Amino acid sequence: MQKIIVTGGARLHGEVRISGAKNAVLPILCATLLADAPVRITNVPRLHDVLTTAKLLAGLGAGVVHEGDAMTVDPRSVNSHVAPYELVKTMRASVLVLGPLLAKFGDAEVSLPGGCAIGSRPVDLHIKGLQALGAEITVDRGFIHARSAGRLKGARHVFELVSVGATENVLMAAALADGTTVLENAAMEPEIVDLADCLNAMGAKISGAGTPRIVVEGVEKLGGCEHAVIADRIETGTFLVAAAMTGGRVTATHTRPDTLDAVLDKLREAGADIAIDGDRITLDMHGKRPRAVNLTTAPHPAFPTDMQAQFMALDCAADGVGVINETIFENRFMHVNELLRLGADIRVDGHTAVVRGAAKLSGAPVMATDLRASASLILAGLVAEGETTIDRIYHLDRGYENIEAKLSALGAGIRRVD
Ligand SMILES: CC(=O)N[C@H]1[C@@H](OP(=O)(O)OP(=O)(O)OC[C@H]2O[C@@H](n3ccc(=O)[nH]c3=O)[C@H](O)[C@@H]2O)O[C@H](CO)[C@@H](O)[C@@H]1O
Ligand SMILES: C=C(OP(=O)(O)O)C(=O)O
Repeated sequence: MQKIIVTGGARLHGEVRISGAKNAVLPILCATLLADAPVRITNVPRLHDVLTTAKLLAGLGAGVVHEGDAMTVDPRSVNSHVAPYELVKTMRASVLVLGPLLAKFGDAEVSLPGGCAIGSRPVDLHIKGLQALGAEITVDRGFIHARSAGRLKGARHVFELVSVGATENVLMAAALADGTTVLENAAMEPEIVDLADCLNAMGAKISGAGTPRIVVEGVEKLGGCEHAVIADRIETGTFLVAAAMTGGRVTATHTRPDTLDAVLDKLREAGADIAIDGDRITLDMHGKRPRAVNLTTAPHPAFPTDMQAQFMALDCAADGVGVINETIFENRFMHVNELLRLGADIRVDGHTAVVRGAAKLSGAPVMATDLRASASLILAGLVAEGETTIDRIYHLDRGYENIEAKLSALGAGIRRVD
């Protein structure tokens, strides 16, 4: 099995090109099922999750052509409405074919995703939202069976909790429903806006994406379009934290600074100088050690849970004590035990971790447990003395395009071995 070996000590400097966002491209690829013509998506990152989604769409019968950073999906040949367990279990975002299949074909069978390392991650909010549009849904033998006799019906629906995936599933279904849908307490993540932009380019009538109230006037048909995926704010944040931890100076290019307010505020608090110029963010730490920061994860525009592990790595190597509250997922501290192996000082009490910056971290063999945990171990390895060997890096390949090549181009000591 492949591993990543990080040799600590290098100060990062240079430019890194940010890829398209994993969490935008996955729902957008699922949304292509709604169209009656081929849809061309560009700025598609090379990620394992993208390949899984392509496999899922091809398994439904869609034509999928992947050329460089573009993927064209032709949904006209779809002849199956079943998303099998084998694919859904490896990638929870597969559940996002539920809304499109239901709205387009009146029929969908999607395996329940089940839990994962970071929490139980139920899909009850997806189901309730689709039921509000008139779908008949049963859950049986591990599958969600959704049916609609005729078109779904537009409705007003209030989400009990803010859920990115549920907002996306119901938004996609509402695009082809009969009448107007109003979604209240919708997630406001930039990836929702990107999905709505793509749907609108296909001919949907969606307004309010990026606010808690999304209004969708259903249309009878959606057509083809070309859409470029938004930049990955989590990849951007990960590289900026790497720069901050190593006292370096790094410019993230082709990114979207306006999607990173909470993260950039925390980096400033840690002592970084941040300069924004169009789609470029430059972080300069002027060789200093970062100061520890406190943070609480919450839905956008607050601090993203997908950056929590990376900031915990920063706090481990920072000056002072940082208090981290995780409010989104019940088990998203899996990286703590691995960071402890590097010499970190972290106490966890429920959803709160108290991190005392250690004078020195030391390289050790560690194991990646989930995607962002893997990133946090690389970050800690960048400032640890000696070598950190990270096992189970398939988690990393789900969501970071060529992370070792990008870090290595910034001067990091990092390599992948078989
Ligand atoms: C592919 C993708 O975009 N993944 C992101 C998406 O995941 P995902 O869409 O799965 O996350 P949600 O926003 O749905 O989850 C938020 C919270 O709601 C709960 N919940 C969710 C759905 C539901 O039906 N019932 C329920 O109780 C979850 O268990 C969790 O505690 O948003 C998360 C929160 O920003 C990010 O960490 C993930 O990277
Ligand atoms: C939790 C994440 O992704 P997913 O929802 O695909 O598991 C993530 O991107 O950090």
